[in-house]
Amino acid sequence: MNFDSFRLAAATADLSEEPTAREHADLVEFRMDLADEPLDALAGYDGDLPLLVTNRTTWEGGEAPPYGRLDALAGAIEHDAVAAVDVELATLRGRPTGTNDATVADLVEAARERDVTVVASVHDFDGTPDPRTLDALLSAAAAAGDVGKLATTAGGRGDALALLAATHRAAERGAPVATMAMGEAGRHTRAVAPVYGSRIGYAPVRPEAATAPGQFDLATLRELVDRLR
Ligand SMILES: O=C1C[C@@](O)(C(=O)O)C[C@@H](O)[C@@H]1O
Repeated sequence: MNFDSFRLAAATADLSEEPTAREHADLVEFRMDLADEPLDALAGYDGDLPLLVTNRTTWEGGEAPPYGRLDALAGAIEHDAVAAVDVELATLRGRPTGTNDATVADLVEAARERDVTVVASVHDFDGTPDPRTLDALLSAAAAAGDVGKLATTAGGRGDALALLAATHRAAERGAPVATMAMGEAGRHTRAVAPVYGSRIGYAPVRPEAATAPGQFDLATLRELVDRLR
């Protein structure tokens, strides 16, 4: 799937919600780490929307068990409906996962062979780093994957503005990035970052099942993004 222009991902741990997402979303982010039997769910998936599979590790805010995390992603991308896979930048840089797990190099190679887009992601649940670090993270993530995604936490409007400015600089450099500032003070960045070049937005199919702090519901984010761009 190409992310040359903005795509809205409906985030869910339950693929049976896909019909509800169709009206507003371009794809579904399947949070495998939050699902019960993710590989069974994928085998039974017959929805229309392409899937971005995410199996988020605990050290970046997810719930995936330490062992078999990459194996599960390797199994997931074998399904034709899977168009993109999320891999943390730290994992791509070699941070170890479980023993006996597929290597990240094998996973990326398999993704390439299947024409599955790699989203290299970084999450900071504590804050928003200084501008130089933001630039470095976005450049590194965009170089490591087809799209570099950075989600930081905004403690105030200044953090949100810093992330938007870094998004703008990345877009000017031609780096494909996706950004969002988590938390209340960063909420508006979910609607505004696409104006500055962010390629992916995330919103829960069911508002009560948000997958990150400060998310808008799907219909609202779709409308805000479409009106602002
Ligand atoms: O990484 C992201 C972005 C996100 O954390 C957000 O802030 O919308 C939501 C997650 O589901 C997704 O994997």
